[in-house]
Amino acid sequence: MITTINLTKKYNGNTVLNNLNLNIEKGEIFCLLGQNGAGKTTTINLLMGFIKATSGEAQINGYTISPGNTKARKYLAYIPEVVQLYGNLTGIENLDFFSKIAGFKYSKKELVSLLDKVGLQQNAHLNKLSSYSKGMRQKVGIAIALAKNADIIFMDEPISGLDPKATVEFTAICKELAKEGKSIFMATHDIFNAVKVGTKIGIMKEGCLVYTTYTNKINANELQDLYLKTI
Ligand SMILES: Nc1ncnc2c1ncn2[C@@H]1O[C@H](COP(=O)(O)OP(=O)(O)OP(=O)(O)O)[C@@H](O)[C@H]1O
Repeated sequence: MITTINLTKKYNGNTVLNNLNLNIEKGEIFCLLGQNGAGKTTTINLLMGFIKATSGEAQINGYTISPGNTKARKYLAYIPEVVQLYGNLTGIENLDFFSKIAGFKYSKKELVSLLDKVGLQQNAHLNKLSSYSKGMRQKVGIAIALAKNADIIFMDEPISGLDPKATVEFTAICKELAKEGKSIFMATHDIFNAVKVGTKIGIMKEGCLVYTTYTNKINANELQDLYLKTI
């Protein structure tokens, strides 16, 4: 689905992403770990086509990802750490608005069913977004990604600031989406949740992907030890 070949980003001659070679398959949940400044957000920015690579390439479904390549962009969705939507619109109005911008028109029933699917409680659908918690905003963000029919959803620090119940709900939603064939790429600092939610883990250090493993081959304590030795 998504492939990178020697993907590299430099700022003023400073390499912040160094020859990234990565494959993410359909139904995979890839969790990228790494210290502050390791290059995780830069990787997401490149894979979303928000910024231009200095060298190398990233492809989704055979299309090169780059700023301005709308063919590649339609397969991609991005959920930032804090989902910024229109505070004076309701959850359902935001979903309707952003779906239309992406070229999709849904009936009220379909919009409700998308919000149900991501677990947004029905009594919140008609409340203004300004009253939503972080976890509720995130659910609307995921619903928008589904409405756009994106194949891969990128998330930057999706778990930070979520309470334990919201984290469990979020994990379940991600697993359900993966079962349906969506791919998820998340940058996270939460080693224990990465093992729970992810199918594959990567550890990044100073712009290099130094380690990848499948979560069925490692437990949380082993990953923590490995992480601390690696970074
Ligand atoms: N626009 C920019 N200009 C110059 N340097 C940048 C720019 N964007 C990022 N960097 C540098 O690239 C490096 C990687 O940053 P990045 O934000 O990708 O790290 P990160 O792993 O996401 O960190 P965090 O966990 O803190 O979010 C850092 O040294 C950062 O200062």
